[in-house]
Amino acid sequence: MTATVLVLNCGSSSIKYQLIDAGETTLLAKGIAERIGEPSSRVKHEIGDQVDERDADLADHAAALDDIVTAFQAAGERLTERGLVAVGHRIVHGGDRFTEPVTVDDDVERAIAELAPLAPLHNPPGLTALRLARQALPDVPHVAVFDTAFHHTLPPAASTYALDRELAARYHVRRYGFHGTSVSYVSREAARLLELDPEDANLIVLHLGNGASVTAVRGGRSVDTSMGLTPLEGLVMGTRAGDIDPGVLTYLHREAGFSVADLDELLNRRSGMLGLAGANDMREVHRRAREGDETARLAREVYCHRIRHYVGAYLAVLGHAHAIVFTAGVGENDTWVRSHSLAGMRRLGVEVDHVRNSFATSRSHVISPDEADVTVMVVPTNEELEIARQATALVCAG
Ligand SMILES: Nc1ncnc2c1ncn2[C@@H]1O[C@H](COP(=O)(O)OP(=O)(O)O)[C@@H](O)[C@H]1O
Ligand SMILES: CC(=O)OP(=O)(O)O
Ligand SMILES: [Mg+2]
Repeated sequence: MTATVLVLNCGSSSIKYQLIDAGETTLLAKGIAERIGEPSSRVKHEIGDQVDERDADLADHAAALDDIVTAFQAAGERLTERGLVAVGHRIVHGGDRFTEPVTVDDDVERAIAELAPLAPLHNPPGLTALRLARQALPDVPHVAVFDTAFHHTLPPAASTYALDRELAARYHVRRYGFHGTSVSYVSREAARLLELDPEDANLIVLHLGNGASVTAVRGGRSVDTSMGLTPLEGLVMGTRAGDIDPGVLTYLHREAGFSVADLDELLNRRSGMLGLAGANDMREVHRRAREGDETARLAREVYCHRIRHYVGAYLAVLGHAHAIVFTAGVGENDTWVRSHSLAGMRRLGVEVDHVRNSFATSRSHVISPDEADVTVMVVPTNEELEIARQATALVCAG
């Protein structure tokens, strides 16, 4: 019997999963439950040779997990007979404590629960999945892999906020950074494709999904990243504002009577592309822009301007970048965003070739001209595979 790993990647409104054999030769099952908690939830399960894609009524993450379990049963796929060696879980915030993957016990589970206020859209659903999976599969080690872990190499100059030093230390207020599992996977892939030793590669990785962030990677290590204490800082996202003058918050509190809960809700769930254009999905924003909707047009300009701002900053942080790498839902698919966000940077060695950029493929590819100083490329992320690798390494070492 081959050894397998089940991976659960719990996002704010989705759960992605993969069942992978530990030798990474076969993907036995993969799927996604998305738009959880919205009226129009969707599921897609590919289990063995069966594909099941449909609308579903998923009120919360527990209902989504239930749908996944039922799909496995319907396909006759029994995890207990699959030589499951680990269940890998994506946990977004690991705080100061978790800088490596860890086998979950009750104490770890409690620590993850205590970190929930720092990632309110992510740690609670991640914890729900972790608890239910531990109950359903009590005899298998469950490994938590943290988004923050890859960024523990941030130098103090990049991770320190200019706040009262003692207050910040007491409340562990600093830049943690997120999407680290994705950035780690994508950077290694990019270095391999560029035929560079990962220890020598300087990269700017743009992870543009529902959440979006940019990371400067020097020699395989994160040296700066746009998300901060929470996954709210930096780029414009689906429903999150990204960078904003903190004065806006005190102003809205005083002048418009916003409470802390109102501000939390505004910045996390009602801002970003949703707040600007009325749609958080970039495909819908483009559709509205094409139909002449000026708010959608401005929203995508704001989105690209913020990316350009960070790319310029990280070129300066790194001194020189071998490549700029686009990944995740928007980064992998959106030719418009890729070309607009890097427009006008030729003098900085950054250029997008429009024919290469519009070449539709789900594989990694270069989209800059051969002679460009900085290679621009698309590398599809695979957080689930990276989590499986890290979980397998941990249980096999133990
Ligand atoms: N073909 C596409 N063109 C433009 N944007 C896309 C496309 N496909 C997906 N997206 C964007 O990607 C987002 C989802 O990205 P993903 O990386 O799966 O996010 P997450 O893991 O945060 O849920 C969608 O909300 C949508 O904005
Ligand atoms: C940390 C984060 O923002 O994750 P996601 O992009 O999955 O929402
Ligand atoms: Mg994601």
